[in-house]
Amino acid sequence: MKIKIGLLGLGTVGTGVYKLITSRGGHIRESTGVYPEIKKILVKNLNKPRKVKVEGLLTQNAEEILKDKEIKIVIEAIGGISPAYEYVKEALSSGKHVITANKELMAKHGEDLNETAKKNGVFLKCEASVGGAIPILHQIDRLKITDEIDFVGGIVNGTTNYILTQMSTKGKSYEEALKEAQQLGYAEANPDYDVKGFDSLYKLIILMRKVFNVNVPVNSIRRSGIDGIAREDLDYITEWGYKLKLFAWGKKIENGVFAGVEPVLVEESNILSRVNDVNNAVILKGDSFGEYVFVGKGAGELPTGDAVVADLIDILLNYNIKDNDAAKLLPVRQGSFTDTFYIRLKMHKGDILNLQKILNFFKREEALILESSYENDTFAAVIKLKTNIDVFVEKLNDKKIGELKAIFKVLQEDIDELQLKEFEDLVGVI
Ligand SMILES: NC(=O)C1=CN([C@@H]2O[C@H](COP(=O)(O)OP(=O)(O)OC[C@H]3O[C@@H](n4cnc5c(N)ncnc54)[C@H](OP(=O)(O)O)[C@@H]3O)[C@@H](O)[C@H]2O)C=CC1
Ligand SMILES: N[C@@H](CC=O)C(=O)O
Repeated sequence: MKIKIGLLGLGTVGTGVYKLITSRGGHIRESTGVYPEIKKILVKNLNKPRKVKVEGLLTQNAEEILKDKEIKIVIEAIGGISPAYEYVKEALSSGKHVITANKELMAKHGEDLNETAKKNGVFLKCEASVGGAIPILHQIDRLKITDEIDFVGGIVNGTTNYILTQMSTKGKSYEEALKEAQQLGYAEANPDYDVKGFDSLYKLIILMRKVFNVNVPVNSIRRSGIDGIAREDLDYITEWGYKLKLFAWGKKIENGVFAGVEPVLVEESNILSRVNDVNNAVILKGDSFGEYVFVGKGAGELPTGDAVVADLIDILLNYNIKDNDAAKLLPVRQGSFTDTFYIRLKMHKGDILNLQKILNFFKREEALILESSYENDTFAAVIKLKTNIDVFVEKLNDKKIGELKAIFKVLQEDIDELQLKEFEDLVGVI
């Protein structure tokens, strides 16, 4: 038996999908009883050189796929919201299964599209939208049956992890490393989505929806990226034995979630410090299994193609673990997972005495300076504080000591020790 597929997009992901479906078709038939055949491919530019032989398959007219009754599965790999949203909605509404790699689409419209899929009795799958090749969504569906999972987090953007790794281990500049990530097909069409943390945020929303059964508004989660990273911070961080990682995390509490996307320092002993280059890592914490860390390639042609084809195989096998409830809308609360911080201040030598006084004050309050350096008008340190970091920063401001140039959290080895302090609800603050 054959099944016809319509592919939307033939860029990095579309090409990986095409290569895998054409080269592994025989294996797929042996395992599922169905031979997948790509009938049409939607692109923007018919004259662009392609890495695969697709004579006669390309079209610029989406209707040739969406209105074709023979096509039973649509794979969306064009990205962005429009026209991807309209195409996916139409495909689902006309009874076609859809597989998408589009995290922005699933983060912003996942609830509505899931509903449309359910109404029409078809699959909507998006394994490739989170963690590249890591089969994390599939695994979460299965784990949720036996466990209450209360934490999900990790490194979920390949581009930023590649940039940070190349800058700190190979001495490359930010611009050079970003350019390489683009050439390797890791970056989004607009790389600001990667470096400003949007991509990680979208993936976190999808993960939290899956893990906690919650819908969290995209604009309610605090997000910072790596676009402002200074070489000197990376130098101190590396010299003191830490790695800098863009960390996305969500923790479920009774009536809300704590969540954030932010660069953090990780110690050498932390498994995340060994997750380098394009690799991603997703940590789950559940009451029966304890802790899992899933590691694998987070972006690129074949790793992402592999995740799309994994969804295809699930559809052909009619593999379906039901979600019992519709996701609930929950507020996001502000909290921190640590009491240890990296700071860098630009300050004159004359201020050292005043800074010393503040540090002494904090020492009495059981503050611990784990690392510190003063050179060329720059004070940098890793400090463990009993008091809230904001109090320390306020003191610096009150005494007009220097200019705060950087402040990052240090990830606690044991995330169960999360220092989660509830402040105001942040729904809609950004
Ligand atoms: N790159 C990666 O590693 C990963 C990407 N993703 C996601 O997959 C999706 C695709 O990413 P990627 O493959 O990198 O993107 P690319 O920019 O490489 O490819 C996009 C493809 O879509 C086509 N396209 C874009 N807009 C339209 C349109 N309006 N009408 C018709 N065709 C269109 C382009 O056509 P043409 O070729 O003619 O320009 C191109 O073939 C995105 O949602 C991305 O976030 C997910 C995981 C990993
Ligand atoms: N731009 C994304 C691509 C995969 O999702 C990334 O770098 O992780």
